[in-house]
Amino acid sequence: MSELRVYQDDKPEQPLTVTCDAAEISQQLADVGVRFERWQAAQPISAESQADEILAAYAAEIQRLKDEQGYVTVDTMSLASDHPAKDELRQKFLSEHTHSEDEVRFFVRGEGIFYLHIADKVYRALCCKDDLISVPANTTHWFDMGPEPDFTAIRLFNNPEGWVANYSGSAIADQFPKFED
Ligand SMILES: CSCCC(=O)/C(O)=C/O
Ligand SMILES: [Fe+2]
Ligand code: NI
Repeated sequence: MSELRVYQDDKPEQPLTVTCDAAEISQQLADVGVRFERWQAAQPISAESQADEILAAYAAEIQRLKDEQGYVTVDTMSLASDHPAKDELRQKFLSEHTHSEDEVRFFVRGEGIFYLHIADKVYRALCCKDDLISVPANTTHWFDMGPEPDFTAIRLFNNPEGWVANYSGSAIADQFPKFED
């Protein structure tokens, strides 16, 4: 189930607010410029569905975002707990960074936690199946897929080169509760 916890960025031990209500999550994130939506597939897909089937099932929503925001490339990213580099991949996202473009991710299956460091708050957004999140360009954030990742996400990009991260060098991500905490 989707969940949003909001923290003072220097008090990681105690959230200021917690909600699992999708409409409330959407509003709280919209208030800080982050898009959060729940999508429904136009046709059934399974855990075995391949990228083309997945992209076809969500073609209408993908096209809407492309038309609205000008995203030029879309792909899918899947990770399972038997991936030999799962620990390295987890760490790659687990340090505060920014991107020069929006970070747009839709969870086809599985879940992951986005930590958005905006002003003096950290918004810990647990995204699960059917959640779409769009983090504006240059927003400091990090992402935790957990120790046993098992997700498939659709990714939309402005930058044809795909994923490029600018690490802030901050250790803030080490202070906050991890996926398994
Ligand atoms: C769910 S896709 C992997 C996360 C990602 O692309 C990113 O930049 C996290 O900050
Ligand atoms: Fe990122
Ligand atoms: Ni801060």
